[in-house]
Amino acid sequence: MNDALLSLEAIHVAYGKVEAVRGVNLALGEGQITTVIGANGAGKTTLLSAAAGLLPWSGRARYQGEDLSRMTVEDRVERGFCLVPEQRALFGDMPVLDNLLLGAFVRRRDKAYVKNSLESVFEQFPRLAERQAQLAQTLSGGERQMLAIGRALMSQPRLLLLDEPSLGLAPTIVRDVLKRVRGLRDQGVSILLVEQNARAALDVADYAYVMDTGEFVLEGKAADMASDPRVMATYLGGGVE
Ligand SMILES: Nc1ncnc2c1ncn2[C@@H]1O[C@H](COP(=O)(O)OP(=O)(O)OP(=O)(O)O)[C@@H](O)[C@H]1O
Repeated sequence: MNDALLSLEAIHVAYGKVEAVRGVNLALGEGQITTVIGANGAGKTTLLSAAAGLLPWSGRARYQGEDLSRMTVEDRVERGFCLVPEQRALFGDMPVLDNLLLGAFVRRRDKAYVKNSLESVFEQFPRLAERQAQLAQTLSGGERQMLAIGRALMSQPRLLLLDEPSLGLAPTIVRDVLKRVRGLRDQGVSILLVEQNARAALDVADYAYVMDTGEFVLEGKAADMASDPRVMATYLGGGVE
């Protein structure tokens, strides 16, 4: 895909001698939810962390048509490239509001920007407005995930990298969180969603890659992947009839 917002080509990531990502190619269309599904240990988090600049990698990667390897973390933030990590990385002993404000740290002096961002996050997550004075560690799992996403939204991202937002959440909460992720897509945010919960991910995504031991083994429209017998048998808990 030539007009991809993010494109990864022949990406390799290793932990010492262990190659966790082995020659992955990915193209993420603007305004879409692209998901990477796969079992525990497939390499999904490693791939996302490498794309976010947290791990060294080899290969070619472009974001907005430019070489991602030349971008500093600050460049990425400025260009709206934002990671929501798997463990959510919140500051538990700080109130919800302060956690959110940290998401706009680089633009903290621009009061109008911070105010606008905060209003927009509260509009999308009214629960965070109600709980803004509460310590993050006292939030429920679903609320914590929403706070992690809300904090990312404070930087007004163009691309959100979401690492397992469903982790540790009850099925109804997973649906709620992912419904909001779809809402973000509808507002024009592009999303790279890494998920072990294949069913929930395929339900909201536009395009999907299936990862197995460091490689992409299948890809296609999410709707097609959801009815593909190979995906059903291995990742959706169904047998082939
Ligand atoms: N810091 C590390 N040092 C060494 N090996 C690692 C490290 N982090 C991950 N690995 C290994 O890399 C492989 C891929 O792990 P990764 O966490 O990327 O998988 P994943 O698909 O995200 O799994 P999960 O869904 O369980 O988070 C695994 O074999 C894992 O043991």
